[in-house]
Order: sequence, then structure tokens, then C-alpha cells
Amino acid sequence: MEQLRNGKRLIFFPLPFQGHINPMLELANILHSKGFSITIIHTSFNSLNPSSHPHFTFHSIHEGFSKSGTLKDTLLVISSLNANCHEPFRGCLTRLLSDVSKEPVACLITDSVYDFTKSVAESLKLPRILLRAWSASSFAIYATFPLLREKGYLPKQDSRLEEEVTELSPFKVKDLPLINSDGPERYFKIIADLEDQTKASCGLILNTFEDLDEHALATIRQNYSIPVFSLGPFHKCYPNSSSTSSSLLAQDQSCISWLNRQAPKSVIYVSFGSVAAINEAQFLEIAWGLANSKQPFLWVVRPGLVPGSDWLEALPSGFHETLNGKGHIVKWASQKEVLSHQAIGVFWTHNGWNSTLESICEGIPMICMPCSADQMMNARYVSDVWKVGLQLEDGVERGNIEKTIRKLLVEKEGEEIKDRVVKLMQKANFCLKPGGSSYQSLDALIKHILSFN
Ligand SMILES: O=c1ccn([C@@H]2O[C@H](COP(=O)(O)OP(=O)(O)O[C@H]3O[C@H](CO)[C@@H](O)[C@H](O)[C@H]3O)[C@@H](O)[C@H]2O)c(=O)[nH]1
Repeated sequence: MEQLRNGKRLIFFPLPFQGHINPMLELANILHSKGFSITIIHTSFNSLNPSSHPHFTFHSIHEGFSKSGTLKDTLLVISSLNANCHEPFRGCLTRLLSDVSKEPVACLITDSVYDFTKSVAESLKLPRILLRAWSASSFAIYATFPLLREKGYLPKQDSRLEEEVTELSPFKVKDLPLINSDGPERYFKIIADLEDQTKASCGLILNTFEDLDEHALATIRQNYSIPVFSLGPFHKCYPNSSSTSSSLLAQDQSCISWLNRQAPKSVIYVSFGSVAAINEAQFLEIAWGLANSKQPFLWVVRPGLVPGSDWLEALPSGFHETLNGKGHIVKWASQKEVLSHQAIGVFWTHNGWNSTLESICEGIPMICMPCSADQMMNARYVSDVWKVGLQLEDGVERGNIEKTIRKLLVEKEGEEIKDRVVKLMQKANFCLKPGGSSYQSLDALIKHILSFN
């Protein structure tokens, strides 16, 4: 049943990357289901498709990029978005605020990476709430950066990568989130700015739940004196969200008919999200590791996954024949639908936060192959804190891959891991029910928004 409108409008501003668009639109769906009208401001770079969300109003701003695909350095793209979007965003927001034909705007909900939204919202006297798309634990670590620098853990030194960061156990130096860039100073500055603009916001929303991230959430609440709302997992809050796709790439539906022909809990699903890149040698080790495991696998090879390669041309001729129908390779899948399929036994992931949470929510154990940013910390939590997956600690090598797959699918260790992830999945379901922590957090968020005048 359609919820009565509450006469308030919310303006959402997603960062134009798949891993940020998905949680932002899921959150918009949740708040729409609670009676808010929704307006989305989006960039023309990785532009959204309004027809997939007919219940929202869309406004596009031009960020000045010539065409999509210039993603070699994510940090550079983010800096350019912050530099270029400022004025078009201000213009668009000013027009929306003065539009008396629509409901009054209660607040702006923006991706936390957009730093200029602080000054724009302040100058327009509009309350601004941040959505942080990373996990709580990888966000909580920011406040420790000065200490990590002082102790010499950052910038990372090759000789110390395997060392445990005793102040942040179980993280190792190699897990710390230093994105490859042309110099650490630029990254440290971005983090410091992010800290400041978070403290100046009216609230912070995280896509997690108390039972999963209790400790990190407590640290965040202690470090930032702003309201913090943990109302995830978003994609499970709003029952119809999977039908309103926010996918930038076409999802290959052949995955589902192929999965329908596989035995329950037998398939390894392999996907490294929308940004990660691997080299050709790793690509071949993955291919042979999967083939040699003799388990059925569904592999998402996104065009661009191996830089310089269009798609599968690096695979040796005859590779497909050796599989005997046991492998299915696609360019992009309907991941949430795939993970909820009864045939899936293991998810081999790069541990982007959305993929990690989606796997937990379906009770699927993970093989962790983090590539950058927060992924190493998410993977460390998966393997060492929640103990719901295994890392390829000894490298991406076919024998090691085969061994790890066996551990998870055949050996006792795998059964224990499976039991733990199923328990976490049950906690995820429970927190969304009336009285559960995320249910209460959503109520608190709504009250907070309605308190703005
Ligand atoms: O074939 C696919 C593969 C992925 N997805 C979806 O795409 C999203 C991918 O998000 P995520 O797993 O977080 O990975 P990235 O795309 O790499 O996300 C970026 O954004 C995340 C949130 O900030 C960070 O945690 C990551 O490190 C960063 O790379 C998920 O919702 C998936 O369900 C599909 O729909 N089909």
C-alpha cells in the first residue's frame, strides 16, 4: 500500500560510482516508502536513468567531463567532481529551493565524498546529512590517521606491510586504506577535510547494523558529536528495491537460468565490483584456479577489469572446452539476485562494502581478494573478526585458489565459517524487524529530519 505523503521533500546527491549510487538510491527508496518525496541531483557522468525510478524527480548537472571511462585514478575523478560540480550544484539546488510548486525541502542527503556541499548547504541554510558508503570500521579508522602517521605506519612502507598495527588489532599495515595516488599528502588532506566536513554536518548515515559493527559505531559516535544512524542493510529494508534497478551496466539475465541448472550451494560466484582492476597474470591464475577446482562457477568479467583487454581475449584457446559447461562468464550480473540463489555456495569478492554486506545478508561465505581503499579493511573483518571468509593471503595463484575453494566448500573449516555467516545473516534480518536496531535507527532518522524547520 502506498504510504501517505508527509508533505516534505528530500534532495539526494549520489557520487556517480556504482558502489555509491546503489546505497544512495536504496536509502531514497526507504525514505520514499516512509512518505517523503524524493528529488535526485545527479551528474551527467555515469548519469542515472530516471525511467527506472518513476516515483523520483531527477535533475542532471554537468560536471564538465567529456565522456565516461576516464577512471584511471579514482581519486583524481573525485577531486575533479568536487572542483567542477560546485557551481552547477549550487545553481540547481537554489532553483529547487525556490520552486513553490513542490513540497518544501526538509534537507539534503549527500554522499560524504562531496566536500563542497558543506558550504553550499550552509549558504542556503539547508540542513545537510551525509551518507558514508564505506563500512563503519573503515570510516572509524580516519580519526586514528594522525596516530598512524606519528607511529610511522603511514605512509605504508613495503618492509612493514605484514606487521600488525597493535593499536588497531587485527589490522595489518597492508590493510590500511591508502589509495594509490601520486603522493600521500593529497590523500591525507582529503581525509582531514572529510573529517571536518563530517563534524559540520547534521548527521551521518551508515549502511550497516549494530550487531555487525557495534564497536566501530561506538568509536564513530565518540569521535563525532553528530547523530549517527546505522539503518542497514538498506537493500533488505525496502522489499521492492531490487526491482528498481540502479545498475549503470546491463545485467546479464542468463546468470539466473544457468544457476537454475546447478546443484544447491555448489557454485562459486566471482565478482570484483565496478572499479577494481587486475593484471593479466592474475586473470589467468583466477581462470585456472576456478577450472582446476572442478566446481561450477559464475564469473563476472567486467569490461575494463583487465586494463588494456576488451574482455576475455587473454583466456587461452580451448579454455572454455576444458570446463565442460561448469563455468559461466558474463560482463555484469544482477548480483543481489545471484547471491540469493540457492545454487550459490561461495562468493569470491574484492570486498567492496556493498558486496561484503550483500554476501553476509544471504549467508554466503567469502573468498576475499581486496584490491584497494576500504576493501582491505573489510576483508580483514571478514576473515579475522566476523570469521565468515578466507583471504587469499598467499597470493592469487592457481594452487592457492584451489586450496581455498576446497576449504570453504568441502572441509570442516568451511562448515564452521558457513555456520557463522548464517548467524550474521539472521542478525541482519532481525535488526530490520520492529524493535530491531536498524528499525529504531530509521525511526530516529525520520524524527530527526522532521525536526528541521
Ligand atoms: O556484476 C555485478 C557486480 C556488482 N554489482 C553491484 O555493484 C555494487 C558494487 O559495489 P561494491 O561491492 O561496494 O564495489 P565497488 O563497485 O568496487 O564500490 C566502490 O564503492 C564502495 C562503497 O564506497 C567501496 O566499498 C569500494 O571499495 C569501492 O570500490 C554492488 O551493489 C553489487 O551488487 C552488480 O549489480 N553486478
